[in-house]
Amino acid sequence: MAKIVFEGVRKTFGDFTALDGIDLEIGSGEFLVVVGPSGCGKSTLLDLLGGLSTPTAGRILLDGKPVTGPGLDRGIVFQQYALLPWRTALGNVEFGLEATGVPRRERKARAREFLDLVGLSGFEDRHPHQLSGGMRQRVAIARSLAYDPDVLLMDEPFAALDAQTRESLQDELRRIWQRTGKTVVFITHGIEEAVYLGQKVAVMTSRPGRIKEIVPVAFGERPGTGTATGPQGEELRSSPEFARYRHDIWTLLHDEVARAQQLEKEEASV
Ligand SMILES: Nc1ncnc2c1ncn2[C@@H]1O[C@H](COP(=O)(O)OP(=O)(O)OP(=O)(O)O)[C@@H](O)[C@H]1O
Repeated sequence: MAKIVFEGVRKTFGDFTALDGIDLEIGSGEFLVVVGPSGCGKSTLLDLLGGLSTPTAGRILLDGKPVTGPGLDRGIVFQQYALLPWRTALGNVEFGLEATGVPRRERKARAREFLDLVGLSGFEDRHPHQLSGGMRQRVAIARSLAYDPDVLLMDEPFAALDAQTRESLQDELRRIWQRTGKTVVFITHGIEEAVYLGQKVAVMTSRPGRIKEIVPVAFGERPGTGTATGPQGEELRSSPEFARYRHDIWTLLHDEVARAQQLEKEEASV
């Protein structure tokens, strides 16, 4: 059974149809990346899955049950690190555990474990203003992981970071995903990011937002999977297969962006 199912989902805001006819299945433990032109409804799709808003038509199933609101089975990471400024890194990760009723002592230990997982051992007592952007985003990821949601929903989590930090967090996220087996739905504007991270890349159309195509991405076994020693990092990014995927997705996306711009022009001239 698929972990997540979108069945004929539509979302309208007044007269405006943001999403229409979304049918999508995401398997358990799958890493799906969603790309699409600006304003095509990527965040709307993720908000619906997160239970932050409800579909106008159709339904979304998680483990076979309709999503009716937010839940601890889904962790959400946004572009802006929504950390509590008055709490330390450890305190912020613990915060995510308070709602789940984990005893205080265990909370501390678990928060330390997850800060360690995202490479922040030694920074437990720092406050957000004493951390770099990349470190703050790591804290946000650790907080979402600590209460052990089955599903991780990520809305352009690395968009505000510099290229190097972004690439190192991409590797870390892949490692965490491989280690924990979570189902990940990740939104990005970056085609390279999509190819690097995704097992599948869903390309969306705009106005209304629909799924245009789902491109499976496979580079053979990559490090982190058992004893695999395949390419990663720069070696993978500069490989011919990588360039091919990037080109395929770029072409799908380019047509959509051109179509969306044309529609905008036509509307403006009416
Ligand atoms: N609460 C709302 N009320 C009215 N319109 C909305 C609302 N939320 C989103 N929209 C509209 O729905 C469309 C999809 O928005 P959404 O933020 O999901 O797109 P996106 O693909 O995530 O965009 P971007 O890539 O620019 O972040 C946009 O045209 C947006 O203006």
